[in-house]
Amino acid sequence: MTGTDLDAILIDVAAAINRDAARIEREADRKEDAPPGPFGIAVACADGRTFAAGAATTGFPIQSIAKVFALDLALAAVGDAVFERVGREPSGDPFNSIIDLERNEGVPRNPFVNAGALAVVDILVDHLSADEQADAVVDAIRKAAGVPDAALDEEVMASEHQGGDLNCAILSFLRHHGNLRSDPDAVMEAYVRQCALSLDVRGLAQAGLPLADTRCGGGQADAVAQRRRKVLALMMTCGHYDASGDFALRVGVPAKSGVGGGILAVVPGVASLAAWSPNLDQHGNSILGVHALEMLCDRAGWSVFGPAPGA
Ligand SMILES: NC(=O)CC[C@H](N)C(=O)O
Repeated sequence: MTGTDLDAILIDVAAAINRDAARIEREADRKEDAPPGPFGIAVACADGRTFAAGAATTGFPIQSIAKVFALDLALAAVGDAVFERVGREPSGDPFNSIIDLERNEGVPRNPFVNAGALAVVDILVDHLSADEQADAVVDAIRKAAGVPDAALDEEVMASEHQGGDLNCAILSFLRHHGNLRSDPDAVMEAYVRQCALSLDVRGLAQAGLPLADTRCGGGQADAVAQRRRKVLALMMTCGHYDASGDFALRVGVPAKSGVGGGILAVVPGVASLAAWSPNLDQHGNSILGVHALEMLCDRAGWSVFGPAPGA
């Protein structure tokens, strides 16, 4: 696809979203009744080109999207041993549910529900030196995004700490079942920091671009490609919590949402996409973000299940 084509598609998508925002949000299963907020979208292509439209330079906390990068680091550090601590099946429960921990004797369903993400952060904290622990994930994302000074949102950090009772309970549950190795405060601190990292859609799309490179080149490249395929498979099956099936049907590419309103989506071999708009549906996914990615992938013909008619 030419740059002019992609530029035109993004401009069209942003215009359509801004025009129809109120209707799209009204028709969705909204979490809160707030007027539509700003909307931004960006694409970072495997060939180095980048495109953006709408509010593309406004920062937002990436929240649960950081779980993708934490999982990638943990798989790089300890390999498939990650899956002895965390499952790899969709949960069918809300992202902050504690119930499956009880059912599964302290083994979270997958790395993207909070319980699973906290276990993944525990793996990293356990593996890293004291001075690397707090910001390993944050620094990896900053580096991939090409934004070395990307800030941590202080308000988000404070509210995650203050309102973190459920996550504290999850940590206690994990520890009760022998699935927490490190100091819970150190795990919580690293988790809160990765949630609070603030990027704009351009930075987020750039940060996700390495995940789009799943080519095998022999040796080490094959191991990295295989690891990325695992991360992408989990994004596809669990990235939108119990709306992951709906997202897979509508958009057709692996993706991860965050309660900051961002979504990172990856078209393997082609591009990394980021969309952002703050109003969420009942599952904690950005309403306009999902809608925009559906339009973009449809227009560009992007789907991991085969080229759509737009291709
Ligand atoms: N879905 C999300 O983005 C949840 C992240 C949020 N910080 C939490 O721990 O609940």
